[in-house]
Amino acid sequence: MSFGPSFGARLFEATAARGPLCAGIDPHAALLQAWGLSDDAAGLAEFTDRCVQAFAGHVAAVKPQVAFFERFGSAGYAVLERAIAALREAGTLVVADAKRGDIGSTMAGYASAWLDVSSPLCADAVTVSPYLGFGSLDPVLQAAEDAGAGVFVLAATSNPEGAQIQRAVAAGGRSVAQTMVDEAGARNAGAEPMGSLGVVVGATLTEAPDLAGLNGPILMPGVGAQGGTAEDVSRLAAGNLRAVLPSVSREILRAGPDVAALRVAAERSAEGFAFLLD
Ligand SMILES: O=c1ccn([C@@H]2O[C@H](COP(=O)(O)O)[C@@H](O)[C@H]2O)c(=O)[nH]1
Repeated sequence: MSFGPSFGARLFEATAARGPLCAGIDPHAALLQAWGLSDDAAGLAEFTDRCVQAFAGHVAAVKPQVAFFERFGSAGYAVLERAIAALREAGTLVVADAKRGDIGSTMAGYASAWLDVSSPLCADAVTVSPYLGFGSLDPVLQAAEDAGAGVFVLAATSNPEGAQIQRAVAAGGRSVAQTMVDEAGARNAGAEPMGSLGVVVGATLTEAPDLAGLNGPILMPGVGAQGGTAEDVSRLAAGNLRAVLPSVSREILRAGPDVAALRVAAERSAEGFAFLLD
């Protein structure tokens, strides 16, 4: 079963309508405490509900960080399932930040979990790690293509440790990060308005891989709490601005717990990236 138009097309439309922002739902223990909530499944549910009320129908995309739901086991997953359903129902795209990566046959299981419309966790897109080899992602990429879903492949991540692997020189003299971008670009070739296979490039980097041949979305976390700025986004994505989806979590979430204040913070953040649409 399919989502209808491709993820690339849906994202293009959503950012035109609501601004280029992916608001993160990252229920850190410290944020639960700052919001006056208990560090348990009930606190998680209240936190998530407030984020959904603030963001659903108001931002282009939302990225729940799966780790913060997983830590409460099945109760956490139940909260995540409800949030995904409510956001998608409101027409807000959901990027499940699960960063899955395994051998191909196991990746088929992750594809069923995150991109199959019959799954309770079904999202519009999922993040994956290509560090078992780009080809190991094939089952997820095939499932995404069949369903009209999206996939974001970690290419050049925002954390400083990522450079150890991602800036290493791979076969052909390209960096590992560039190899991942080029693999994704080859699969997006010819897609209009852009393909559905995206990459993750951190807003904290001094230099980005060459993104000119990607023809797909660029998820850019690292803005705000990690030090990246709108100027960094502009610099790193130069020439590909329309494809960039900045992702901001803690900087927006710190405006909570008030739902209206959270929404204003997200809308202000999206306005700060409006130049990406020019
Ligand atoms: O390279 C990456 C890939 C993913 N992330 C995730 O994005 C958010 C960032 O949160 P902030 O509070 O805005 O710093 C978080 O869920 C990370 O796991 C990333 O930061 N960098």
